[in-house]
This record gives sequence, structure tokens and C-alpha cells, in this order.
Amino acid sequence: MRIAVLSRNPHLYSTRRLMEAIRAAGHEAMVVDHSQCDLIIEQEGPSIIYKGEKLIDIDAIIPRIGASVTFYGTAVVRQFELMGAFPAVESQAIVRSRDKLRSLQILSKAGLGMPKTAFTNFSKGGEKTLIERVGGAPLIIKLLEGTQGLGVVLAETKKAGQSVIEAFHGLKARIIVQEFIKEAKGADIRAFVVNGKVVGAMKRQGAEGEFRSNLHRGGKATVIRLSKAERAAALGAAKALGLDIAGVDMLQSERGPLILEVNSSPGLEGIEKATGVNIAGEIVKFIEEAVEKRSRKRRIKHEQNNPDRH
Ligand SMILES: Nc1ncnc2c1ncn2[C@@H]1O[C@H](COP(=O)(O)OP(=O)(O)OP(=O)(O)O)[C@@H](O)[C@H]1O
Ligand SMILES: [Mg+2]
Ligand SMILES: [Mg+2]
Repeated sequence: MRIAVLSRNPHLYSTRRLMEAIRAAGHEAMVVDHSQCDLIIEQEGPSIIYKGEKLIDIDAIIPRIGASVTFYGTAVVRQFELMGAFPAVESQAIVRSRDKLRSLQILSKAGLGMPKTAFTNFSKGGEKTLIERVGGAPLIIKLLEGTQGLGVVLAETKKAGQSVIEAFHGLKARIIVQEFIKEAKGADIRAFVVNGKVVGAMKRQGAEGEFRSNLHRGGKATVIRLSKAERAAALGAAKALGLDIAGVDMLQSERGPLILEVNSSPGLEGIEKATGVNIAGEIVKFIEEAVEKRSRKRRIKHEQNNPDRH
């Protein structure tokens, strides 16, 4: 097979590991920078021009689309899908999971646990009731478009919460307000899901005095064995969002695991180093199986549609 990793930087740990794993499994590997792809759409069928040449015969793609290029990146993934390449992560699923609010809505419909969350349309004077809705202070206020822990604020008192909400609204920044899960003690769990299995899990503990456990904020990762409920929550979340590859973030609470978010391009470095598992290899194995399953299905369909030729 010819498998392309869609990545803007071939030197990133995740990109390098995926390339290695593709080659180790005996396939041809290439990096395609999605931001450098031109999409051609015409009656004869879709094509992609990359660095002046038409991309052809790509059997599968592994999208690694950063949050800052979601729109263009997912358009490129969609174009590959139209050209018949198997996407390890579907364009629609990337779009769905990027929107924190939309994903929480989908997860709640699937009956999964999450911190109680409220969203508002810049209503003046509504800050107080909004805070009450999530159980008062302390509370968490999050920018809808934040990543790496930036844009997540812990307000210790209602007054502090009110002024933070007012400040964000003044800047026309979209936010969600969330119940603060104190029992999590500044830690969260990342479960890495591939093809309906948890292939690795780690606990991230925030630095001393820090409620955010992000590794980018100085958090430390250790391998962890998930409880039955945590495993079920991780698998349920990935399934609800239509992701065959997902990094599911959860908090441990008195009422069981609470999902914070689901990442469609989860990084490999933290989880591979903490668990020692060859996660890139698991991703390639999944692609092999899925592509094989798909071509078997197509063969059967073809035979059913052309019975006299067989
Ligand atoms: N409701 C909450 N209660 C307790 N701690 C929380 C809560 N929400 C977030 N945190 C802590 O803050 C960290 C960052 O929050 P979150 O993952 O929602 O945003 P983000 O890290 O900016 O997003 P991304 O993971 O996409 O970069 C979490 O990992 C967790 O440790
Ligand atoms: Mg996070
Ligand atoms: Mg995220």
C-alpha cells in the first residue's frame, strides 16, 4: 500500500513514528503537507496537486490536522476521500470533534458522563445565573477554541467568575462555563483508542498548584490501568464521535469518569513514552484491516451487481 501522513512538519515525533511504522509494515510511506495541496474539482473527478504534481495511487491517509488549519485541512481530507483513499480519520469526524460544544452535545446524547456545562450567547447580566447553572463557584471557564490548556480559567469565587465571563464577552470570545471537578486533583486521564480498543492510557498530573494537567503546562505522565467504567467511557466517546483513532480526555470524579474532550489528532510522544506501546504500529495495523475489509465489501458488491460475469 501507499500511505500518506497528512502533516505540516515531517520532523514532528508523531509524523516520524507513523512513517517508521508504515515502512516497518512493508508499505510505502509519504508525508503530504495538507496546507500545500491544491484541490481540483471538475466533472472528470477530483484531484490534488501537490508541489506541482498530481497525487495519484494513494491507498490510505493518516490525517494529522492542527487546530489552526481545520477548515483547509478537512477540505483536503474530503478530497482524498472522494479520490477513494481510505481515511484513518474521516473529515466529518474531525470537524465534529474540533467543536468542543458540539462534541459535548453528542456525548451527552450518547449518555456519557461529563462535567455540567453551560453555553451562552453573550447575554448581558446573565453571568450570575450562568454560574448558578453549573453549581456556583469554584467554576471553570473555557474558550471554545483553546488548546494546550491556554484559555482555561479556574475562578475560585462567583465574583471572579463573573468578571472573567464579562471580560471574555467584551472581547466577543465564545466560552463555555463548567462545573469544577475538585476530586480530579489537577490530574486527568488520556485514553488512546484505536479501532474500538484502548491501546494505551496515561494519567497526567499537573505541576504543583496547577489545576491543568496539560503536558505543555508542565504536567507529568504515568502509565495507568483503566477501570471498566473508564474504558467503556473512552470507547463510547470515540464511537459517538465516529472516530476510529481518538485521544479521549477524562477526569476521575465521585460519580465516575467525566469526559472533557476527544482529540482526533492525538499526539503520540507522551503516550508512547509513558506506556511503551507501539501506538503508531497499532494505527497502521488498523488501516491494513480496514482497507482489506473495504475491498472485500466492494468485491462482493461488484459480484452481486454483475452476477453473470462471475
Ligand atoms: N471542569 C474541570 N474540572 C477540573 N479540571 C478541569 C476541568 N476542565 C479542565 N480541567 C483541567 O484543565 C485541563 C485543560 O482543559 P481542557 O482539556 O478542557 O482544555 P485544553 O487543554 O485547552 O484543550 P486541548 O486538550 O484541546 O488542548 C484539563 O486537562 C484538566 O486538567
Ligand atoms: Mg485538554
Ligand atoms: Mg482538544
